[in-house]
Amino acid sequence: MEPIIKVENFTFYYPDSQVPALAGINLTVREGEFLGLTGPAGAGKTTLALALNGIIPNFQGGRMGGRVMVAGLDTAKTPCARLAGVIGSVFQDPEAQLVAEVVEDELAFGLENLAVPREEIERRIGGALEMVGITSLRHRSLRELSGGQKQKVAIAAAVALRPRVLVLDEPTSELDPRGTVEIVALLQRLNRDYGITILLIEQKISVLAPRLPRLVCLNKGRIVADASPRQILAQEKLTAELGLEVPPVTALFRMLRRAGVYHGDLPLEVDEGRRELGLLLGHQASRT
Ligand SMILES: Nc1ncnc2c1ncn2[C@@H]1O[C@H](COP(=O)(O)OP(=O)(O)OP(=O)(O)O)[C@@H](O)[C@H]1O
Repeated sequence: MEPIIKVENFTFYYPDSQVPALAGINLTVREGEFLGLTGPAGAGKTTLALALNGIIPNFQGGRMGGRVMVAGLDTAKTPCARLAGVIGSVFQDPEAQLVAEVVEDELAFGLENLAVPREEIERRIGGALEMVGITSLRHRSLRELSGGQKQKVAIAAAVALRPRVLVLDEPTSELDPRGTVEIVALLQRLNRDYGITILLIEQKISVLAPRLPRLVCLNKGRIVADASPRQILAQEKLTAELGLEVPPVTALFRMLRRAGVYHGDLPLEVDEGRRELGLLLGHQASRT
């Protein structure tokens, strides 16, 4: 089956820049995947998100090479309105992307822009609110909502357009740890229950790492790793170079490994670490 995202040798220079923001990017994503994209500030994560939804190069000058295909559409040659029905985007700051006063109007906005008939709009609003689990917020004013609730409204507005892919650019950066876990769980549900392909850009990978099968790392405009979080977090040099957040339990087991007392897979979560530690102590006790 044709991959849902296929980035081929993509290079992009912002106007007047001599240094490419992205260089020689090759990335293939199958429909239904949930992958993380991480890397330090300035690595090119947002630029890649903008290339996927066609804002680059359609609304942002600059020079590009290679191509970006989403659901068989070349994003540089496809009108953004057509792409909006295929790929949805959610950004860091919910305030900056919400335009309406009331939740249901926010969801209606994108649908009206795509000239969806009124009855269908009603159905889609109800459906999207239910998918995201915020039906009770339908008539609420956006101003009264918490940051996490606003971000859910932004996700529901994207989902209402029935995209096959959702790209989220650091959607939890303004949220506390509880809000972060909630949003990640919601995205997992949208992926699992509705088959939406998710590309989640995130610097806080401690929360994400145990929940993601695949993590792509960008640095200075290039992909420097594409593997499972466990494989990536095992590479001490790479994580140091990228300044990646290593979960404390993983850091502890790295130390045990360096000391030669642990040889198994690195745990990414506390429960996993506790289990491994139990096994390790049992093993040590049986030897003494
Ligand atoms: N509008 C712009 N004009 C010129 N250069 C830009 C523009 N936006 C980003 N850049 C540059 O492109 C490179 C990649 O930036 P980008 O925002 O994609 O990185 P990022 O990984 O998303 O970083 P952050 O985590 O800080 O959002 C950086 O060197 C940045 O300075």
